[in-house]
Amino acid sequence: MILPLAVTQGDPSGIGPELTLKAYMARAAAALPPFFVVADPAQLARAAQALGIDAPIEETGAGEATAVFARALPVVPVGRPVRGAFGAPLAEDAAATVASIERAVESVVAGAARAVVTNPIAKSVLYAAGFAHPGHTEFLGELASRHYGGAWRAVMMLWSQELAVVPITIHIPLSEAPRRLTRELIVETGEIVARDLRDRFGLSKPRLAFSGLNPHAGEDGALGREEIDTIAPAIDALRAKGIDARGPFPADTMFHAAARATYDVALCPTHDQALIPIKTLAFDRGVNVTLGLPFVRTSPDHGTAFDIAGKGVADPTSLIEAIRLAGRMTS
Ligand SMILES: NC(=O)c1ccc[n+]([C@@H]2O[C@H](COP(=O)([O-])OP(=O)(O)OC[C@H]3O[C@@H](n4cnc5c(N)ncnc54)[C@H](O)[C@@H]3O)[C@@H](O)[C@H]2O)c1
Ligand SMILES: N[C@H](C(=O)O)[C@H](O)COP(=O)(O)O
Repeated sequence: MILPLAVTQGDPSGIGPELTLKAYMARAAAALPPFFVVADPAQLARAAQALGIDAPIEETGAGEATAVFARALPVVPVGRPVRGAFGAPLAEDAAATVASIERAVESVVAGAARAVVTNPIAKSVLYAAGFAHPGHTEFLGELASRHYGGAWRAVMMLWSQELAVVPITIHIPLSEAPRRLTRELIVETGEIVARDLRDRFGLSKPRLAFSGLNPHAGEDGALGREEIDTIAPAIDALRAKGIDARGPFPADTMFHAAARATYDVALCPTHDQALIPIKTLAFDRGVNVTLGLPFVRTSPDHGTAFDIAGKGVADPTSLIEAIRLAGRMTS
């Protein structure tokens, strides 16, 4: 029997429950592989009723989920009741949000699921409840170490048909980025991206294009030296390892259509340099993929959208694309 995907609940006060219910209702039209969600079944049933989504829900174990999927949305209980209302997240629900991620990973480790698909979490809500990781990406790296031993460097990539991007530094204050951007970090990130694009995306020789940090990629040092001192030497080191690495290019001119056609993935020193172009081009269908892990994890490219939670207007396309991509990457 085909293994299901493990979907997490995300922040239950955001749009995650609605997206999951809508993705289930779209399963045939979108040709989705079977999946289950790790959530509070009672909260999901309340959400379906409030949103007027006529999705049957069935509590089950991960092992039975594929069989259940044909008749109902399989819900593996997260074991903690959720109390927050739509648009009003509660710190006390953070434990269920985190437990859902942990259970989803455990089901992959146990061979009961083939990949993890995460619904959005609100970082500030989790931080307030003591969550010590910047986001899913780094937490999943720690869960990989917990279950597989050793150290795992998780790399964030946002992927769409039009563009794939990797932020080399992720959730840190912008003022810290120049200090954290080391040659070692760039080389390690480039190696992981090249390896996973080859092994998980089937690109035999992926083309990696690096942007600069400074305006005009530093204008030969006049507008900053990170390109000369750090980024270019890291690109040289990647080339010496046989990786097709180019740049550093000015970040403002590497995302137009003709430029995008020359590379497979753009790697940028900071979060927003990388994510603004893809969220502008493909916000409704971009997928966040974690590279560098011993298992596949995908996610929609958007957040918890508390402003529209419970209103029934959330677009499930990005979650649907995340489910589809996780299915393709593990088939
Ligand atoms: N994968 C993740 O876990 C993830 C990703 C990004 C942001 N976040 C978190 O989400 C929270 C909110 O972040 P934000 O406001 O910057 O971004 P957001 O993506 O939640 O919302 C930005 C805007 O897009 C709209 N939007 C988002 N998804 C939509 C959808 N599927 N359908 C229709 N409209 C949609 C929202 O209503 C809002 O107006 C933050 O706490 C952030 O940490 C989580
Ligand atoms: N940086 C991502 C974005 O803005 O879309 C997002 O916050 C998700 O991060 P994690 O997958 O690490 O939670």
